[in-house]
Amino acid sequence: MAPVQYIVEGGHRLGGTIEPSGNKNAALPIIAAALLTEHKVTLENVPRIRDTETLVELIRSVGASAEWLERNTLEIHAKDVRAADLDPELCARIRASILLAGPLLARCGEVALPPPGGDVIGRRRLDTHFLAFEQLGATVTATHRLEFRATRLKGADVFLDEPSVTATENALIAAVAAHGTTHLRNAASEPHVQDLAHFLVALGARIEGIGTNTIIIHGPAKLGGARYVIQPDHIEVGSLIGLAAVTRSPLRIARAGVEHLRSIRMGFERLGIVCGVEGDDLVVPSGQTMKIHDDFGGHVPKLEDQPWPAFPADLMSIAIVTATQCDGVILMFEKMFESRMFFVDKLISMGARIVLCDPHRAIVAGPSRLRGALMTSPDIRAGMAMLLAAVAAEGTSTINNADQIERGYERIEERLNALGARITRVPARDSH
Ligand SMILES: CC(=O)N[C@H]1[C@@H](OP(=O)(O)OP(=O)(O)OC[C@H]2O[C@@H](n3ccc(=O)[nH]c3=O)[C@H](O)[C@@H]2O)O[C@H](CO)[C@@H](O)[C@@H]1O
Ligand SMILES: C=C(OP(=O)(O)O)C(=O)O
Repeated sequence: MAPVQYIVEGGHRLGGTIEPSGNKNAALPIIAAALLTEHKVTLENVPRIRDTETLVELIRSVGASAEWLERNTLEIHAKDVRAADLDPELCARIRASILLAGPLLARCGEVALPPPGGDVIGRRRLDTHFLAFEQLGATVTATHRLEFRATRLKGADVFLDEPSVTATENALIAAVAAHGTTHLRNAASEPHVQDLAHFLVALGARIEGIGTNTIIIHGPAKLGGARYVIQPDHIEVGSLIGLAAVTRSPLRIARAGVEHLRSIRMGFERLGIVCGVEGDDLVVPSGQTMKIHDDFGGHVPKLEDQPWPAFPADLMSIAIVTATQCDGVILMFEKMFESRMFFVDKLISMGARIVLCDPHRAIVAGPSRLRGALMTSPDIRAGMAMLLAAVAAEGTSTINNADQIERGYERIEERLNALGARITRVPARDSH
């Protein structure tokens, strides 16, 4: 894909209604899990983004047929699959290539995967994946390739060493095919993990404890086909709340999946941004106080990320840019990734008042006026945070490496322009 640049004319108020795409991090494990069944699967509301397109290419390369019936409807038929050599370049493009391990191990008894890619936001360990596969009866060899082998996967009582999202997903997929009952303890429970579990149930799997940190899977399941709708992307909804706030604009986020927004709304409420709920729509009114809530006694408050159901790591960059426009001081504490906060130097050069204390903590004092700047997107969420800053800033900004943003957000410039933003998408002219 050719590199892309966004030229953003900032300072315009937005307004209107926008609908979030399907959840990227649900679509990816669900596309991978479609390899578990020999029957046809139709997925609706699949975000048509670089990550899903890459995974579709990968599943085709192992013998599955995958056709886009409509822009966001994908039909997958994995009648025959083979654990053929997977393209290292494609695997390195996305973190989710590791999610092929579970289904291919279950279907073929072995798989060798080149290392996965994904956002460069700090060390991304795979140990929890290995731990789970080994306890389910597989042997794992990790050299320049990751090799998994199992003549017969067997149910087990597995305690994950941390609630890793993709490790939980891989283990869940493998456990559906394993003989006997699996208890997955200390499991991740993010909305995308729940969505994957519901998809597996739609195929015929027997799973209890969906949405909790102990998932019980009774295998092996006789799987059929299914038609399944991917849930809305709560991270995109959070990004849109941030967009409304920094541009002081009223936005209605239609079909927002409000049941999964509690911790996200609570995080923004700490920044003085209160959303209303109307049916399944989330309404962000203009005229927010944007006043950071001090802790009791006037102490400096903190917003930190944690595994679900707490405030998600993937919204930390968005929360930081939002806080620059709020009145007060807050400590932003990113606990999961050690490189996700480095992008704040760009916000600082735009006029934000931020002290990066260490790789995990930044103090934001607001509000500050942002000026347009030249930026480069290091990862999906920092890129989206830069886009929010650019839309809110006075003057024109250029965001290089905007294809990173498009890994996670579908047609974002077109959809934000429909709300009144002025973003021009052009082929990249330089790489600064
Ligand atoms: C394709 C996909 O779904 N990617 C998501 C998935 O990545 P991914 O599954 O790779 O992330 P993990 O859940 O494995 O862990 C993320 C990081 O957090 C650390 N960690 C995790 C749990 C914990 O209790 N303590 C802790 O420190 C891990 O060591 C790791 O460094 O989950 C991440 C965490 O929500 C998200 O940022 C990614 O967008
Ligand atoms: C980190 C992310 O994605 P990935 O795990 O695919 O790199 C993200 O969605 O913010």
